[in-house]
Amino acid sequence: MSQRLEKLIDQGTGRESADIVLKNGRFFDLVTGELVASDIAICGERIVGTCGDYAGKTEIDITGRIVVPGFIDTHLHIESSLVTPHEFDRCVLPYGVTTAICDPHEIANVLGEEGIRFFLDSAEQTIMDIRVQLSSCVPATHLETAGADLPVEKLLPFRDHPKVIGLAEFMNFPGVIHKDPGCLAKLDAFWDDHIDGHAPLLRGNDLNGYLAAGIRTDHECTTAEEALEKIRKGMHILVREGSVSKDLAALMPILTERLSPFLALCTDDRNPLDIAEQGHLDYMIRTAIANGVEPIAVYRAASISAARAFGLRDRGHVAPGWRADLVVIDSLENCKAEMVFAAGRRVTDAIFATRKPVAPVGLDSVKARPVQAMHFGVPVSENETPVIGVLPGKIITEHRRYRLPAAGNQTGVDLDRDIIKVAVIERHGRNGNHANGFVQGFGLKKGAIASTVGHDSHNICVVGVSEDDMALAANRLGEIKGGFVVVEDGKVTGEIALPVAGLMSLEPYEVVRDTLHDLRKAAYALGTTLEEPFLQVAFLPLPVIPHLKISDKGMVDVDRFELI
Ligand SMILES: Nc1ncnc2[nH]cnc12
Ligand SMILES: [Mn+2]
Repeated sequence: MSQRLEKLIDQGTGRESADIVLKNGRFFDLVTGELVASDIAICGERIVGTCGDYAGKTEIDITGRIVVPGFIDTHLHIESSLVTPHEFDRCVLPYGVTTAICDPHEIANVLGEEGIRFFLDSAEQTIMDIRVQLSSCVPATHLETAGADLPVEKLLPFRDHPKVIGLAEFMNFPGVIHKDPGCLAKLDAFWDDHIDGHAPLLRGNDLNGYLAAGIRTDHECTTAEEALEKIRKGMHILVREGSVSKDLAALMPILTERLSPFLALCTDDRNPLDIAEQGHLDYMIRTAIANGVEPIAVYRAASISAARAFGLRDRGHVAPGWRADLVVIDSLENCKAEMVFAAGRRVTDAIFATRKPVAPVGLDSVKARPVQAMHFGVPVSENETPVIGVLPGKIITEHRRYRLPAAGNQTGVDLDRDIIKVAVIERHGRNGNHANGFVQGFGLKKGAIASTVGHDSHNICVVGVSEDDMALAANRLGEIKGGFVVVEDGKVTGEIALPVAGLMSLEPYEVVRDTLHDLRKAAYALGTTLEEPFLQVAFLPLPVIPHLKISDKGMVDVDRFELI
């Protein structure tokens, strides 16, 4: 042990050449806000020298470049990248994201503990430091059928794993406020651990009650005013920019130097196409600065503030003794990662080859029986029909009500008002539930889009104009063992297979990215006006996001937290 320390001290004092020295650059000091011209000496996993001249066994000239601490994605579901943790590592680390704190509740809702184990085994191999939080709400609520059930006794065996950071987003906020026994058992068992929150639109005394239970963060703020109330009440706000949930613009007013110690960045759900087209946390940083946010505020949120919020005491500064997670960028404003160091190792293609593979799981997770067009029928009703109102770039949906036209003895779609059908079909082989409803805002003029990604229970979710196309799309998902399918006029015009639990591909991220690009084109050909139609389909079944959703049990009034 002392040998390791002696080496660090000898390289830090300059008595011995450092393993690596970044020469002729500047680093961004997140304490003072200065750009400091300095060599940066690295020994093993640590920074050992700054603000001085150093010799190195390996010297890398970074003239004109700036060094910032590695970025930390404080809340994400790796499954939403549609690739495995190993491929996520290879896809995202080069953007400077050296730490990711994930909640594996997507795969856990399908496979239970087996899914969590797969993520922990993967996290032990990835170059990026992937931390895994224990999924607190599987199933998310009693209003849906998941593929698994994770009461507290199934979580406790994982708690002391070195890659685990407490409980993941406590989404069942009604269950907390109304003291659901299962919720209280988890909150009590993890009393001394970190507990992540998920409290969209929760305000006032209900929010106080939720916080009194020991929950510390939120990533569901969609307005600056909501975020300010939560910061005032001691929450750490994780500003989110995902493939559907895009809250950065609304929350920019709170991204200030003063509030930056209580802020972090996250993506929640971001797919490889958006990562390729825009970037990852680097995209959030450059967008924030381009819109007037001070660099020190957003770089703190991306690193030191995030590290402190999650108890990662070894990282977040460019300073001696801190973890050598470093991003060499072209400028603070452009934030283009030109070199990345993860725990002192330079990130190159070769480094990913040093990881051991982890066998995929859940390769036969779609157990739904084939359906027919008639299964999507909705009887005529004299009353107004509840219609889910989809909002572009949001997973919050409105609870709308319309009188819909009759088609024979059935309630029909109404393309003039952009109202089409939606259905959720249970796919875990537990009860064969099939619920039908209506949704407005997809812009579809024909065809159907189906998905086995259906947050968070991941039943089949399908939207469509034609019941025949909806049936074809849903059945095709069973044939490809899960994924997304687009159907137009009786033909499959686009699909991506996600055979790992019906959520992730076995292909490299480049293949998934390119397939998604073609898939989006097939969806646009149906007339959709949404930028990211697949994830917007995937969020329709999530009954912990206001206001109206649909599960395999039926339409869910989220505000009243009941089936209607
Ligand atoms: N995948 C997810 N699960 C639960 N809540 C979310 N909010 C945004 N994405 C989510
Ligand atoms: Mn959430």
